[in-house]
Amino acid sequence: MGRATGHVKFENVAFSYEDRSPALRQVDLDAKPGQVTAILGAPGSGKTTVVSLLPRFYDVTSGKITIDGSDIRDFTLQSLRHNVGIVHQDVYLFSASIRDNISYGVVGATQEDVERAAKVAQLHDQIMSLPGGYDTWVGERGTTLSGGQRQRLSIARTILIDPPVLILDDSTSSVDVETERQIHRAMTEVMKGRTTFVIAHRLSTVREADQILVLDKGVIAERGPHAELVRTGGIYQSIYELQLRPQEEVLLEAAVPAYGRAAL
Ligand SMILES: Nc1ncnc2c1ncn2[C@@H]1O[C@H](COP(=O)(O)OP(=O)(O)OP(=O)(O)O)[C@@H](O)[C@H]1O
Repeated sequence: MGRATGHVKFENVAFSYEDRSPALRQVDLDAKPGQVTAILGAPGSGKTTVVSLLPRFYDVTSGKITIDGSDIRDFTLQSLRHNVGIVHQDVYLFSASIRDNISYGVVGATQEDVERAAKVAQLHDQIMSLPGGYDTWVGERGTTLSGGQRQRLSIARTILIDPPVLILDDSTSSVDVETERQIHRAMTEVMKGRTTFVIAHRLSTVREADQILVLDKGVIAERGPHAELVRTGGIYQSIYELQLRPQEEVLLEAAVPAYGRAAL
């Protein structure tokens, strides 16, 4: 199969890790090409499991997953992995130049291609400030990249591969405000035009998502857009009050200086 348009469907999917009790049950979802699906839920509710089934790290126990109507078990693994990209939080770096680390997996990528991807991933300027630029050796015994830089390198790699379906996690480890801003911009860029599944921790992600799925003990307990779910008084509303809304207050504090706030 060539490049899919990225219409992803889960049909009555159940999954159990070996002989343990089901980690997922009766999961139905429909993600249209280019749509963003935010996945939320308590620890252990099944978020990682849902996204692990798409690149077939595990196969469904029952039900099926399709991309553009074809069962993903009918793709070759190579074709599937070119259609389903994953942005890693902490990507593995090969002992090689930063250029080769970005172009890993893409045959025939040129310097221009790599630079364009690095620019979109908000990484180009920092690469240029390294003594060897794109030839800088990273990985074992090479220059160390920060967590935020490795995350953006993973984004640059994904941009080069250009998969129609994307999986990512929007949490960022403790980074300064400027790095966080760059990561956020890079994530927004890489999601454009791709059917995206994001394990979501940020208010901005869930508010802009086309659909939110809330998992509870392996089942989809709630689904819909932010504006709808926030009114229903369920699990999403409590996640919003406890985890998401406080971020809004922090952002507001950062945007409005203390002396300005008094006048509000
Ligand atoms: N490799 C594994 N082998 C066996 N059980 C697993 C494995 N990975 C996850 N589980 C179990 O499956 C269930 C769902 O886990 P999963 O990691 O998908 O949840 P999650 O919502 O992503 O959690 P978190 O927010 O902590 O990452 C949990 O009960 C977990 O213990």
